[in-house]
Amino acid sequence: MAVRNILCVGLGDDAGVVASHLLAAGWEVEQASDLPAAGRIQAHRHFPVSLLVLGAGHAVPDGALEACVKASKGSEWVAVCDSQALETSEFRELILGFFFGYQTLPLDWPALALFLEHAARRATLRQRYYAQEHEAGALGMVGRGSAIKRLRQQIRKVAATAAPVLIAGESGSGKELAAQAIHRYSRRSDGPFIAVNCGAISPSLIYSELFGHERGAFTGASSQRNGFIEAANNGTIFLDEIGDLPLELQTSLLRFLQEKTITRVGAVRSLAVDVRVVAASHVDLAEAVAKGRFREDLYYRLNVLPIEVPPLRSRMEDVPVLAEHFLRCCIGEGNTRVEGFRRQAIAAMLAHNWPGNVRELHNRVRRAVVMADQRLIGPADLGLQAAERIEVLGLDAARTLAERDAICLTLTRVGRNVTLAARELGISRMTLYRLMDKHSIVQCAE
Ligand SMILES: Nc1ncnc2c1ncn2[C@@H]1O[C@H](COP(=O)(O)OP(=O)(O)OP(=O)(O)O)[C@@H](O)[C@H]1O
Repeated sequence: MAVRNILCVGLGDDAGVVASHLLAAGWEVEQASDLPAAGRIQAHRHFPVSLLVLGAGHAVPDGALEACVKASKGSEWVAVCDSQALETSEFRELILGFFFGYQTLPLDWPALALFLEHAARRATLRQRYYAQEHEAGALGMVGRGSAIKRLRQQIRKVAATAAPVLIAGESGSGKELAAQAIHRYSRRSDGPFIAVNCGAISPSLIYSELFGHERGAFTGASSQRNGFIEAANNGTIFLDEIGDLPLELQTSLLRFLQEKTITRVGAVRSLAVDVRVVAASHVDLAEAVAKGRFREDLYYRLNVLPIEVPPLRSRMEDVPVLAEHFLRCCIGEGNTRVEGFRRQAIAAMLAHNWPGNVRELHNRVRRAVVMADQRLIGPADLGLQAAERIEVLGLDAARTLAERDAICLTLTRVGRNVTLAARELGISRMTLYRLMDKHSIVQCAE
C-alpha cells in the first residue's frame, strides 16, 4: 500500500504502546507529545493519517485540538480514547464532524490496525479523487466515465505535439471545449486561441475573413485587415465545421498547411505565420471525401491526430455529474433557491436520449433553475417527461439509478451515518465512499 506514514499525537500514558505497535506494523511514525508539537510537525509535512491517543483519564483538550485537526487539511483522523472522554459534548462533536472514526480503550490493536488501514485507503482514494477532479477542472471537461477519461488522456498527448488535430463528434458534444483544452495544455498556451465557425461565414467573405485583405483590395475594403489565421499567430486556430468550407477555400487552406504562409487578398507577398490548426466536423469527413465534397489531400493533412468526442448518450454515467456541475455553476451565479435534483429528475435525465448532447443538458439545467418553484428540480422543470417505468431507461441507466437510489435512501434512513449505511447495504465503508463519489452524493456527517 502506498500511504504508510502517520502522525501519532499521544496525550497521556497509552501513546507509547500504540506507537510501538505502529512501528512494528510497518508504519512510518512521527510522534508528537502535545498539540503545539503536532502543529509544528504538520506545518512542514502532510500526513495522510493522523492518530490522536488520549490516554485513560487524560483531560480532553479544548479548542487547541479542534484547531490542530482543522489545520491538517486532507488528513484522516482517528482517535483512541476512554469512554469517559466521549461524555464531553465538544469532543463528541469534533469526532463526529472531523474524524474518520474512533476506538475506545482498552486498546484492541488488531481492530485499530484494521481501522488505520481503512483510513489510509480512504486517504489514497481521496488523493486520487482530488487529482482527477483537479485535472478535469484544469481541462474544463467534467465527467468521470471511462470515455471522458480516455478523451482527457488523448488531449494531453496531442497537446504536447504541434501537428494538426481533427476532432469528430456530434453537435454540442464538446468539440470546441476539447480544442480549447488542447490549446491550454500546449506550449502555445500563452498565444491566442481563435475559434472560427466555417459554416457561419458567407462563402463570398470567407477567404478575406481567414486570410485578411489589403486596403482597397475590393469594394468596401477601406483599410487593411488581418485575417483570423494571422490573428492566431503563435497560437491555435480552431476551424469548426470544416466540412462546410467551399472547395476553393480548401485549396487555400491546404497551401497554408503545407507552406505555413498566408497571402492577404490584394497582397503581392505572402507572410509566414506559426499557427497550429485544430479542426472539427460533425459530418463524417471521410464520407465527404468519397462524395467529392472535401479534398482528400486536405483531409489527410488535417487528420494527423484524430480525436473523437463521444455523444452524451454513449456515456450516460456522466449525465448526473454534468447536471450537478451545471447546477453548481448556476447556483454560483446567485439568485436561486434551487439546491439539487429530485430522484425523478435524475431518472428522467437518464431516460433521455440527449440528441443535443452536453449543450442540451446545460440548457435544460439553466431552464430548470429558472422554472423550479421548489428547492429540488423535478422532471417538468427540465422540460422532460418523468420516466415512469424503469424499463425505458435501458439496463446501464437503470442500474446507475437503482444504485444511487439505494445509497441515498439508506443514508437518509440511518441519519447519514456512513458506517451504518455501509453495514445495511452489505458493502465496506470504502466501497460506499467510492460509490458516493461516483454518484456525487454529498456526505453530511459521519
Ligand atoms: N465535458 C464537459 N464538461 C463541461 N462542459 C461541457 C463538457 N462538454 C461540453 N460542455 C459544454 O457544452 C456546451 C457545448 O460544447 P461545445 O461548444 O464544445 O460543443 P461542440 O461539439 O463544439 O458543438 P458544435 O458542434 O455545435 O459547435 C458548451 O457550453 C460546453 O462548455
